[in-house]
Amino acid sequence: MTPGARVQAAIEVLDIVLSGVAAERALTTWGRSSRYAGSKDRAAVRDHVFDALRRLRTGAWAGGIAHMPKECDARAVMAGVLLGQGADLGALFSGQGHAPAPLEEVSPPDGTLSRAAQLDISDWLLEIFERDLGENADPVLTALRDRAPVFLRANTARISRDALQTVLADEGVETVLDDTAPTALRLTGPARGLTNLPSFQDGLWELQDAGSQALVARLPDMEGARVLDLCAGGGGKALAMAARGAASVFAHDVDAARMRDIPMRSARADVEITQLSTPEDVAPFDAVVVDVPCSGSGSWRRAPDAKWRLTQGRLTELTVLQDEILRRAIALVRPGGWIGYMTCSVLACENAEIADRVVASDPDITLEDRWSCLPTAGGCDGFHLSVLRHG
Ligand SMILES: C[S@@+](CC[C@H](N)C(=O)[O-])C[C@H]1O[C@@H](n2cnc3c(N)ncnc32)[C@H](O)[C@@H]1O
Repeated sequence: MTPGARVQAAIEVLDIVLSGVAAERALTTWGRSSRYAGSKDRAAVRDHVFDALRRLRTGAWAGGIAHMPKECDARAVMAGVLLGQGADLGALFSGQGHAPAPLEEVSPPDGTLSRAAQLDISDWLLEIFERDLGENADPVLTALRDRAPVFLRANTARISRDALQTVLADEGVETVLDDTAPTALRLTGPARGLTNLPSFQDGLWELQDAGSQALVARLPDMEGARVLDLCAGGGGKALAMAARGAASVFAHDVDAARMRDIPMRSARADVEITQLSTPEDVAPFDAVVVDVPCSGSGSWRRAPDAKWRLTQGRLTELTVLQDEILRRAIALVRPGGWIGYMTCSVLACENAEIADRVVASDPDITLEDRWSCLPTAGGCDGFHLSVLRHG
């Protein structure tokens, strides 16, 4: 595909995302119906779509759109975002072949851009970010407008981080040790084709954000413990806990299909993870980790459409669910055991406020530790951890 044809494909995908379809789904559907597109084309289209979603409001403004989302025209947004990247719009919007039709002059509308629009966030969310993050609101929202770095987690059950760095260098992959977590390596070159590397196929590392790695490293000692991951999803945290030396790791998810990759991932890492459909049957556990469904506001660089889909109503629904899941986790842990409540959100209503409310309402539960990190430019995503002790 020519650069212009990639932009046209990205406009079509973005248009579908703006109509309410999740970005991953829209890209998958486009990929299936575009057999002619090679892997570089697919990656380029994805990058265009995600770049536009991270900067939807400033992109729309630069593309001449005054009222978001009422007039949200994917073609104008894409033009505005590309303009901000210094692209040659005349060359890309050439009308030649499969490239988009030529643009009229692209210029911002009259008037001024609101602060929320400048920071590429909805108006109602800016208020919450400012209240919860104070002086960190601007740097965090600014960081969320850019691509996230790629981090690898050394599977320290198999190899040290230093030794992995050497293996990767021999495979042509340059990394630096990242201070965020003792297992983290940050990629300094391109991220394409990483999972084809022998070191990955041999289970020496996994892709995992450094903040997520730091959060697992911060959990209490789990040597020899029976640990349940109650919201296991694809098993990122469960795998990291197995590598930390838990004696048995169990995984559960309300949507069992989300755990489909766990057998393959654990076999590759040479660790054992047992899936449970009803954890209550084999409770109590020494520890229960709850990586609850959340707004994902700490990782909106990786799923930027979620930033625009979140509503106040959905946020409230999430907090109700988070409270419910945490209480279920408490019922599954033995007296003396611990619960790791975690999110990839930076919003207080999903983090400390949930854990504090549960602690305040249950005399058997105490807050033992609290840790969080914020998304930073060139750094990790945002996470929260509250460790609660039972009895
Ligand atoms: C943040 S994701 C988990 C990510 C995963 N721990 C990882 O590190 O890869 C949250 C998961 O919670 C699951 N979930 C949602 N409601 C749940 C519930 N009531 N009980 C258990 N899991 C639930 C979702 O299906 C989703 O897979």
